[in-house]
Amino acid sequence: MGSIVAAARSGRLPHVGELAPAAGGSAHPSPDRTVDGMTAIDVKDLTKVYAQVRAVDRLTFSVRPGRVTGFLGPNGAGKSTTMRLVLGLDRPTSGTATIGGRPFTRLDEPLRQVGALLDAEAPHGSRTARAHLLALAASNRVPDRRVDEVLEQTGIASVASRRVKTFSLGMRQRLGIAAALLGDPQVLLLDEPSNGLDPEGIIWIRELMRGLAAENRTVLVSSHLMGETASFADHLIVLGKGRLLADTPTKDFIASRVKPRVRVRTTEPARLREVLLRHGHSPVESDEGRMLIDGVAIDTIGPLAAGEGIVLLELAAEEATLEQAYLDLTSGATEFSAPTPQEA
Ligand SMILES: Nc1ncnc2c1ncn2[C@@H]1O[C@H](COP(=O)(O)OP(=O)(O)OP(=O)(O)O)[C@@H](O)[C@H]1O
Repeated sequence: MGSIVAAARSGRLPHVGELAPAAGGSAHPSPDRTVDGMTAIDVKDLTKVYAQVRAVDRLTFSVRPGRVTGFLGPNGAGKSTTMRLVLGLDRPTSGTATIGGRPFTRLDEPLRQVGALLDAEAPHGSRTARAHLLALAASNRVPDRRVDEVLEQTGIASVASRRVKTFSLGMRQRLGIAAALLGDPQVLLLDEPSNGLDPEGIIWIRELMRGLAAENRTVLVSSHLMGETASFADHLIVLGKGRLLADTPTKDFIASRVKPRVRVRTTEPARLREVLLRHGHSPVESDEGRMLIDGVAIDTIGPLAAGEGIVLLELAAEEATLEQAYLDLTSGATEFSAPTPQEA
């Protein structure tokens, strides 16, 4: 476990390879998996104080299997610190973080139970991708065939014999994900996994995470971006200044915080306005002949216009509102924010 200690002391984020013990461990099925094969992450009253900073402040939440949990918060909110504490890379000031009921450092063969993506830059640059994964597999008693499986799964099989230092950020990110998947773990912690990926890669990682959750794995994924996270996460945990701001199913977050709004354009604005008012809606003029209608969904306005024989040239749900709800929630808990013109 020396590498874990070294990584923790250096303060940098480790690669998954550093999370694994050098060798040994039981060949038997792990007792850390619960009887039905499901493993949760449980954080209780977790606090981490660095000199003057309370990076994590009395945090309590659980991450359940069978769903993707988005871990959100502005810069400095404490997401990475929490992940490091869960992975035993740092000691909490107080409180506990467990996986399947045990602290990470007490798990047998952790790489086979927990996969983590924390720092895509970590693999040794002069090694090839395949050599990097083979070394990880060998030191964790993972069969070599898994190396080819994860290279295929992450779309980097064709570049597996290239040195990692020639990889783009997106390729390194895929290699980091391949390493996280190597031990076929029940639990995955992914810190900003779409970082550096192109649009196709972003769709791929989204589907990968959905697939892992569908296999009843526990998947915790950090991000700054609410809109993107809401597109794949079933559940959201939102932090601000180390504290828990929300722990809620994504659909409940949207239902309770996002007021729907419809944008519409028609060939007959006066008549549409009159119909909307008659049905209790309050349209507001917008740019280029558009109207905005608060508190209503497109599936109400579309049929309403159709029923009156009004032609719609445009009918859209305003999408900025989810990101806005997140910004509103975290606005008082942002560590770094640009000064307003008056403050500057
Ligand atoms: N090793 C450390 N020593 C001192 N302060 C630290 C250390 N690690 C983190 N911090 C501080 O703890 C707070 C939380 O940082 P953390 O990296 O966990 O946030 P984050 O939510 O992951 O942010 P980001 O999205 O920017 O990665 C910040 O104020 C950070 O400066």
